Amino acid sequence: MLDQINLLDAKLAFLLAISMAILYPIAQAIYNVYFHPLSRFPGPISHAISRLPYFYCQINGTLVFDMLTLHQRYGDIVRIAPDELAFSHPDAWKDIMGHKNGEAEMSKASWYYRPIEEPPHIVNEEQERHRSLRRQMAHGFSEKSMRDQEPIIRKYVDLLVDKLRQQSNSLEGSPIVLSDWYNFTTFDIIGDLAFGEPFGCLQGSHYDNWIESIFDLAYIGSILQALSFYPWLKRGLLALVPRSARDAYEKHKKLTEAKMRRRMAVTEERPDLIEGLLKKKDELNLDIEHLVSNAEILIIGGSETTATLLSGVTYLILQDAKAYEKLKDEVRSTFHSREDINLISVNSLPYMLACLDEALRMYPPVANGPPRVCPKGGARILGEYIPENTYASIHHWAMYRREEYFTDPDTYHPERFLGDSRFSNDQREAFQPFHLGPRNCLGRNLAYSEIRLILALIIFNFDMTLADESHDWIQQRNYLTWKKPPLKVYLTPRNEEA
Ligand code: HEM
Repeated sequence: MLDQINLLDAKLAFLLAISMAILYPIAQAIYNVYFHPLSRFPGPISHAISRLPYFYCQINGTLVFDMLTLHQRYGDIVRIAPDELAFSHPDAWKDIMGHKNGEAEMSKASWYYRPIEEPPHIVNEEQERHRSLRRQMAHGFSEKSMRDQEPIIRKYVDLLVDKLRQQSNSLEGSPIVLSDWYNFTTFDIIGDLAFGEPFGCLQGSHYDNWIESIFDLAYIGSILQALSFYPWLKRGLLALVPRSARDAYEKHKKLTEAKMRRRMAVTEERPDLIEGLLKKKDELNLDIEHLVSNAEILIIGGSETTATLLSGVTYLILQDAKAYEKLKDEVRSTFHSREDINLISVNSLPYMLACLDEALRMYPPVANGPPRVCPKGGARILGEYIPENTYASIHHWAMYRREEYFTDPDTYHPERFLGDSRFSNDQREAFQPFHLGPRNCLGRNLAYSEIRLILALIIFNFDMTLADESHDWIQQRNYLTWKKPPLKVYLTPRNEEA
């Protein structure tokens, strides 16, 4: 008898568990679609029900494009996940990221910025600590510091030009993978500015292991972000990471720490990007792990972005014969020798700046929408009250391709940044590739100067033609960063004093 009751109890418990497993998600879905505080906002039902469609797009590499389709269909505000709204309007930048004049700043979403437990850095630190880190780091990004850094930067750009001259002579009619060379250069520059030593990419004409491991991070990072919403699954999967991968990770960490210790052993003042933090490391309570994580984020944020834009602008101008002719003309009539070209003199190239800005619009290195969190009490965005804890994002690529804000958005027109009347209806405030507000890009000026220097020297030294196999180069997927195929270009060295 007792056995029968126990069996009945077990059956009932099993049935209850099964019913709960089926009913709970259904109830949750009904709540999300009809009763959730965000239910009044438009968007696809599948995205209102669950986070999964968002991550499907992200892991598929199409999120940035899907966002445009969603905004075209549903308008400036779209519910892209049960707890996230995407905004696509010029005013949203200030509302979400601007200085708040005493009101609470919107914090950064931890599922996106800190998908695993690692020592935080300037990009993902919480507000108070971020402010002190930024104040300290800002010294290294000042005009004066950049002038002092010029010899460091210049050394690598000259090496790039020399290496490309050698390569173009030795390859005899084969194209060069210019995207790799841009990466080698920006990694070596930022390696020197963040850790006090280059990665040796240019010298060795190849990627360093350390850098290769960073490339894999973007894809793994997007998976870890998805898993943040399913912590039990994340724990389970992380436990399954093979021993060899863990060992490789530990080795990478040790190498990086050794790099930082070498930099810390330099006693004389060095005009680089980490000096400011080293000076105040005790006051700011920065141990070696925190110093390393800040240096690493400088490498990630300061190299891949810049190299991406360099490849993007090279591709776009080589696809547009008129733009390429104009740019060549500007550079070659302004400068008469390689030595004339420096971080200051490249500021006198308005057409080049317009080419860069238009490349940033069409192919922004940060193309997605890093989410912020609405503070306690909620926030007002585009005149709407948005409840606290809602994630709010602005997707760059999608915003820059909207006809509402940019005339003929899918075509490369540097003239739109030069006051051409055809583009007088453009809404330039929509364009914020470096973000705005207290957490905008610290490296904006460095990025512009470095890119202009490299591009001016390349255009001055070489004639370029895009290889046939790179004609569709820009058709890429995006996994937090663009998955760039090799950009192949034929280079013909010019007589320097021509
Ligand atoms: C074309 C090149 C670049 C683009 C498009 C770019 C874009 C951005 C964006 C959008 C952010 C905000 C990130 C967020 O809030 O999630 C950012 C932050 C940052 N960027 Fe850049 N960046 C570029 C180059 C650089 C360079 C060369 C450096 C130098 C190392 C750099 C250093 C930083 C730093 C330190 C931050 C964090 C600032 C803070 O949180 O206070 N960036 N960048």
